[in-house]
Order: sequence, then structure tokens, then C-alpha cells
Amino acid sequence: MSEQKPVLHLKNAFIFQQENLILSDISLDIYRGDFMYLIGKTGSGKSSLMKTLYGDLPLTQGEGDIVDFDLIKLKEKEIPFLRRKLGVVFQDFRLLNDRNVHDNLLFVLKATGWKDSSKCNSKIDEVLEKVGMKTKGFKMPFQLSGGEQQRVAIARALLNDPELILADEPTGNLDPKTSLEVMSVLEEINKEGKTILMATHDYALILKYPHKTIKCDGEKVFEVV
Ligand SMILES: Nc1ncnc2c1ncn2[C@@H]1O[C@H](COP(=O)(O)OP(=O)(O)OP(=O)(O)O)[C@@H](O)[C@H]1O
Repeated sequence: MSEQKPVLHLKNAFIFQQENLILSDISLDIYRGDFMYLIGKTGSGKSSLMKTLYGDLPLTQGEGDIVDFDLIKLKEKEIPFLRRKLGVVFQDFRLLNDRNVHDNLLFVLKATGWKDSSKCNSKIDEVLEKVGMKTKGFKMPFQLSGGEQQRVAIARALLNDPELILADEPTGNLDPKTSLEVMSVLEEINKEGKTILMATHDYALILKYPHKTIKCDGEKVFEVV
């Protein structure tokens, strides 16, 4: 047994979309430095679980602790503070198309309380460097390939040094080669110590980069080997 406190702890948690039960009696622990996959067919509840973890769906039954927030007691006004300790990456990148890469990242820093411009600029350089995009800060999102946009979205997720990265099908819109490139970025970030939970359909990635894997199936979540 590890004596370390998990970054994410669910115990006997039940997940609903409105009144519909989606996942029942989930127990799950993720520890600092883990890389875990979440798999399951379309409609099995992966996104519902992810949404519960970043405060988009309320947890109403069971226990849920994530980066020191109690999901059962989570109040609307605490959600931005929860999100600051998480890095969330989506399938569809969600960059702001009216501003360049640098300003996309600056927007997040300003919105999360950063004031000093030189600190902002060096943080932006640091995260863009991590994802191999340091020279692309001046580009508009629509001038980038899907893989490049996802790298920027990963850089954005790293800005506030999150305790846990939740990636919901981050390679879902990318071709196989680009998926592997984006995955290698996530691998690097994990090797540097970041904790990652990644929902995916992509078995080729799982075979190439094996990690502990949990599966949503028939309202249950269980570990697969
Ligand atoms: N906003 C919503 N309101 C009601 N039901 C929803 C809502 N979003 C999802 N559901 C239902 O919850 C179930 C789980 O959906 P969810 O999106 O979590 O699955 P998923 O495993 O992420 O699927 P996919 O791989 O297609 O993204 C589905 O039956 C879906 O119809």
C-alpha cells in the first residue's frame, strides 16, 4: 500500500447525466506521476467521468477527492480554483481563433491572476518549448495543423503547473502519425513527473505506450491488463 495521498480518489462514486445513471460504484485512485488510460466504447461514460472530475458534472453520490477538492462538496464558485490545479485537454483543442498562440496562452495566465508581463512571457516560452512550439507563438490557431493546435492546447494545460492533466480523447481528431507525435509529448511530460489521465479509443497508442488502463463498460469502471 502506498502511503502517499492520491491526486485523485473515487470511492463508490455514481455518475449521472441528469437522472440517468451512467457509471455506478466507481472506486479509483491515481497517484502522483501515474499515467492512466481510460478506455471504453462510444457512450460508455468516459467523458461523463472526465466532466465529473473537472467539475462540469456534479458528483452526488459516493466519495470523490481530486487535487485536494472534495467533489461532493464542490461549490460553483470553487470550480475555477479546481480548474487551476488541473490541466484539461480536449479532442477539439478549443483554442481562441481570434488571437495568436502567444495571446491564447497569455489570456489564460491573465485570467488566472498573473500580472507581471516578463514572468508571463517566460512562462509562455517555457510551455511552448516543452511541446516543441517555441517558434510558433505568432501563428494564429487556424494557421496550424491539428497536431500543432493540440500541442498548443497541451502547453496551455501546463501553464499553471497542474497537479493532474485530464486529457479527453486528445488524439481523437488526429491522423495516426500525428497522434503518435502528440502522445510522445504527453509521455515526455509524464516522465518529467506530471500525472495524466487520458481517455482514448486508440489501441495503437496503448500498445506503443503501455500504461495502467481502466475501462468503462456496462456502467462499471474496472482495471484491465
Ligand atoms: N448532456 C447530456 N445529457 C444527457 N445524457 C448525456 C449527456 N451527455 C452524455 N449523455 C449520455 O451519457 C452516456 C455516456 O456518454 P459519454 O459522452 O460520457 O460517453 P463516452 O464514453 O465519452 O462516449 P464517446 O467515446 O462517444 O465520447 C451516453 O448514453 C450519453 O447519451
